[in-house]
Amino acid sequence: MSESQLRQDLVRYARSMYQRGYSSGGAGNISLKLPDGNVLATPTNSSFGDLDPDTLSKVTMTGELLAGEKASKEILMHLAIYRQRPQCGGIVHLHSPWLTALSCLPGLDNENALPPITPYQVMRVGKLPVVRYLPPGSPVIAEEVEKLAAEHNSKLLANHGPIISGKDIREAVFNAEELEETARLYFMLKPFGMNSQEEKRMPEIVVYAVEGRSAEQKKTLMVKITEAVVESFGVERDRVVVSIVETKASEKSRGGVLYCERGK
Ligand SMILES: O=C(O)[C@@H](O)C(=O)COP(=O)(O)O
Repeated sequence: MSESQLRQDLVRYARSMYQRGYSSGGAGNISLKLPDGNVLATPTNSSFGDLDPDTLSKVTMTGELLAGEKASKEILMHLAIYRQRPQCGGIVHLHSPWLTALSCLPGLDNENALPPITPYQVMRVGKLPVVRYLPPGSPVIAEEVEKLAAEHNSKLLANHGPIISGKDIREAVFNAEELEETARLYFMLKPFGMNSQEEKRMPEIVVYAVEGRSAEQKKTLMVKITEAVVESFGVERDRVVVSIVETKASEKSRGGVLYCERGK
């Protein structure tokens, strides 16, 4: 894709996010990797709603301004991520309402601020580690983000907002949207509790059997299966589900012969 098309793309995605409330005023910044190896970024104090493709900041990988207006004060944080994630072609930092609210909550799990709620979140976002609070634009934020970037696609800056990348600008925007929607779901569900994907991944064993075993026999089987799963998979006993599904001998067959007729 040409530089001119990429400039248009950045402006279009930024406007779309602005119109849907992902960014307000001069909050947030976006960047993308250009085919010549340099980086195109939103200028500092610009609004996602009215960017001009011709005045976007073009900087080298060391942050030197090549063209356009002065780059975002967070440009070092973007460059740190590009360094650590060579596969990454686009980055979005937002002050979107749900994620910013999340970033201000006390007692966050610093290794992962959001439980795995939906499979799409797990697929697009992965874990969301928290970066301790530092003033916006601080070069130390860039250093802290850089430590996490190789392993994590998304990061949550405490009392500030998310930063997330993708293989290109389109994917970075999609990932940012998924993350914001997940935070919204999190706050919606929090009062009720939620089944996390971790729990769903726990093993469930289903035993199909012909009717006729006593309750005691079935209980013994379930206990033994649970023990085997705990031992083999190393999971907590409480998370192993075993179900016995019984069928009448007149409703089950093998080789076309009903169980109730076998042995006659
Ligand atoms: O919180 C901040 O000031 C920055 O993180 C931000 O979102 C906007 O900064 P600029 O990109 O320099 O406008």
